[in-house]
Amino acid sequence: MSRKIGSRYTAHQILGRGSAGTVWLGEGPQGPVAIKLLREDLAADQELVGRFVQERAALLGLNHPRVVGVRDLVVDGNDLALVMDLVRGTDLRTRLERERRLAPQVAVAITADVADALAAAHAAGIVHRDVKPENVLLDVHAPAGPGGAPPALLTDFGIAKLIDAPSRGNGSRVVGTPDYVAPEIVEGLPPRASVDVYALATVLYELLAGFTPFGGGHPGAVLRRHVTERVAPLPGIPDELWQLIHQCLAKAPASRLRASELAARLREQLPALAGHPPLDIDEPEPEPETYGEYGAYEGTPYAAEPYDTSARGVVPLVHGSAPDSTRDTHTSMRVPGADELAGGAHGTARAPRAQGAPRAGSARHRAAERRRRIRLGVTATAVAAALGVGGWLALADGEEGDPAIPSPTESDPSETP
Ligand SMILES: Nc1ncnc2c1ncn2[C@@H]1O[C@H](COP(=O)(O)OP(=O)(O)OP(=O)(O)O)[C@@H](O)[C@H]1O
Repeated sequence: MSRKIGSRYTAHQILGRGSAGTVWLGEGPQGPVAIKLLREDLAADQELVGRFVQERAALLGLNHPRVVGVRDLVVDGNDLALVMDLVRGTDLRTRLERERRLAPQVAVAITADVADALAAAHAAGIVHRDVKPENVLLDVHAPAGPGGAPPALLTDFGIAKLIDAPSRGNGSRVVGTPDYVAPEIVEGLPPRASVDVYALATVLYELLAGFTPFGGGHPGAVLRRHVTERVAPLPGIPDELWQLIHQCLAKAPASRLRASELAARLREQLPALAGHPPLDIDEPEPEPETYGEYGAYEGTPYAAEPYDTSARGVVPLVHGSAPDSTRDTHTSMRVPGADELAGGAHGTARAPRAQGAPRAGSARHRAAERRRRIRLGVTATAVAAALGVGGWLALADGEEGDPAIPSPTESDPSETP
């Protein structure tokens, strides 16, 4: 089934679906293209259409070999479409799902490509705001790089910004994908270039580990961890590489590297990573969703509406098509208040399971879990009493806090696109 998009393009076949719309393989005057048709409700939003047209020059002007080029923007009747370069290959999420973890050299080569794309965008004054494996396309037809890594291209520039129009929320909502959202966004600060570097460091961690440093469970809990928890080290990678990841996951935006520096430093690491197999580490235990039985954190403190994990806001655009509900996509949630964030005890995020540690479900694990719950219950009650908070607390095991949490006034003067 083909359909016309504007007067110059024809969409032939669906390549994939995301939360903002459906991507089609299409044809234009200059040959094959990818056409992203935005969701009908987005296309019907007059303010969004205005912003779309406003962003036109910036989006069309971003030309870089590591960026999926936007060739045209089409506003035609009910259709709102982005015409893009066609990348023949797959997206990074699909590859990660297939392989679970990538060899460090491949992971670093792909990340360096994306850092190059971000450096170009930041230099042009564009913040991506939704860096994640779904938005990295791998060109499997181009010559491979170090370790056989396919060249990577970053796509979906400007979409998060378009969707985050003031009329689409009350200005105090987080728009993004929870696992990759920088802490300053959770705190309600405007997104600067450093949010992309944070998200990219999260992607690199995920490519190496097979899981994100702060992910798991309810999106509200994920957002809270970005602000209150320290990243657990990844065993088995060279220290220099870990230091890079750690620095780019700093809570303070100004402490992170610029995208151009990150790209250069990652490339320096590539020769030493040759031949390293993918890491052999266990995914951490899932956190319990609520801690009601010991009375400190119950329910879903961030979500204004119930969170439906089966829908995730994906709306089918094409009649008769089903949304891809398996994809973790954008979410829109209330930004937690300062008092809610202040209630979080600082700790280290879910650590990869150390050798010899009890497995989930084992008798040893259940006994350890019972001991932990009793300890947490006592600690939470004591902390709540001391702080006078009756709300919710982050129940991370009791380490000292990371002093690097940014103050609400902190800015990133080095990168202000
Ligand atoms: N320029 C392109 N060339 C080839 N395939 C593409 C292109 N852009 C997107 N695709 C394919 O279409 C799929 C859907 O892309 P889309 O950007 O709509 O969603 P997403 O990034 O996976 O999710 P979300 O929009 O929720 O962030 C991608 O996974 C990819 O496989």
